[in-house]
Amino acid sequence: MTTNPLLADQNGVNPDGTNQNGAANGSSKHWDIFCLVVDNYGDIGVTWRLAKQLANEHKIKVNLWVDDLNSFAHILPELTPSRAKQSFNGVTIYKWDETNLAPFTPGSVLVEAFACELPNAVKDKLNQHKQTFGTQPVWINLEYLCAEDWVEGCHALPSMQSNGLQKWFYFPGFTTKTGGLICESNLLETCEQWQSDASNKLALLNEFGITGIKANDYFISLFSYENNTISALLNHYASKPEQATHVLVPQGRSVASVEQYLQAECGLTYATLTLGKPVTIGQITLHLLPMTNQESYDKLLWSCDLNIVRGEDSFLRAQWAQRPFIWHIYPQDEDYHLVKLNAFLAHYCKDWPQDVAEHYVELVNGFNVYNAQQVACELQAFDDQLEFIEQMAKIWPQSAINDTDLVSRLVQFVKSR
Ligand SMILES: Cc1cn([C@H]2C[C@H](O)[C@@H](COP(=O)(O)OP(=O)(O)O[C@H]3O[C@@H](C)[C@H](O)[C@@H](O)[C@H]3O)O2)c(=O)[nH]c1=O
Repeated sequence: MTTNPLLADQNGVNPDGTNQNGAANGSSKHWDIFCLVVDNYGDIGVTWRLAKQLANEHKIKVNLWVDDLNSFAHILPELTPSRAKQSFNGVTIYKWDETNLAPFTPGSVLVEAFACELPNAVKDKLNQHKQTFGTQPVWINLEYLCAEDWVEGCHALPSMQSNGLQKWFYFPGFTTKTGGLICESNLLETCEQWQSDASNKLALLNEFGITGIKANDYFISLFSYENNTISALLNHYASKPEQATHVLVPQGRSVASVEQYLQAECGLTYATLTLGKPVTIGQITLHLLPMTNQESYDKLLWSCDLNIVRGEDSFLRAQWAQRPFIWHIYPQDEDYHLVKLNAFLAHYCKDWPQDVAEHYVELVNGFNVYNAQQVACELQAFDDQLEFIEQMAKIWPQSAINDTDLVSRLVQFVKSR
């Protein structure tokens, strides 16, 4: 990568954290990001967004090392899981396994996503580099997103490793004292433009093979984990007079819960949701969708009136869609996820009238503690307060981002080390 001197700051530091000589002190200027897929798509989803934004907006050469390319291919269908090295969106993607680490050389930054343990071969090269040149890449442990208060106290703390190398904790978050939230620079405007013209939504649905619908029908995307309250949700919209609702279900873990509903409603012992074969029950039509890349998934969120999301990345993208959403948070031991859920809701609803906030909090909690009765009851209140909740969803992103997004903060953080 050639360095554009116009991109260097007053101290001669480039956006990738190196100085204008680039490869000084034996360092190459690139960034490495290591991602271990624990399960599902969130770990790779977040790191893929991070890598793309670093490459596209900050012109940084990024190597993304991923252990499970099969999972990655679900959200990047163009990827060939058997290939050891390939490039998309300006990012070089490496299959991370012990036999394929030879191309690794220390760059200016190394991001270890979600405390994934770096392989010994990589640590050895970091050590050698330190001994030879006296420097090391800025080594970042990127943590999971969390809205709890303690995050501010832990963000940006150094951690000296036993081998003498320094690592930094980087915590994403919703306040200025945290690492911020991943959000591309023109994302909110692009979303608003998309939403201002209903033909965009119809064209997207057409691409999914969904035709013959009215733009002013109600649209729900459903991308959760298995959840028995989905029946209550579907029942609610199926029996809503004068409103046709389309429920768009990407292939995955929600489907089993939708099929349970179908079986109960249709009185069948076996009922499936199949691609290209929508099922209508009362006022709702259920559509199964294939998984797409992240850009199309974002557009799906922008197109819907209500988004049911999960994990970390779809949760954040639903916020950037500026539409109401219900978050099915990733379940954790001892129900710790409920603490995290309510820490977020406290931020999200902080400027809402108390009664509206209470009902919304009850709705989302009901969905997460699998209380179907609570969900059914709170959806009535949700409908009554929908206009207000929609307005708040539009205002929220600016307040969530605070001064700037995660990638811009991270680049600044690296410069200051
Ligand atoms: C439905 C759909 C999703 N996606 C993407 C959006 C997201 O990047 C990704 C889904 O990731 P998430 O929403 O984060 O949920 P998730 O449940 O898939 O992932 C995670 O949740 C974390 C909290 C856990 O700690 C992780 O271990 C991980 O499992 O899939 C597409 O690209 N195309 C699609 O069609």
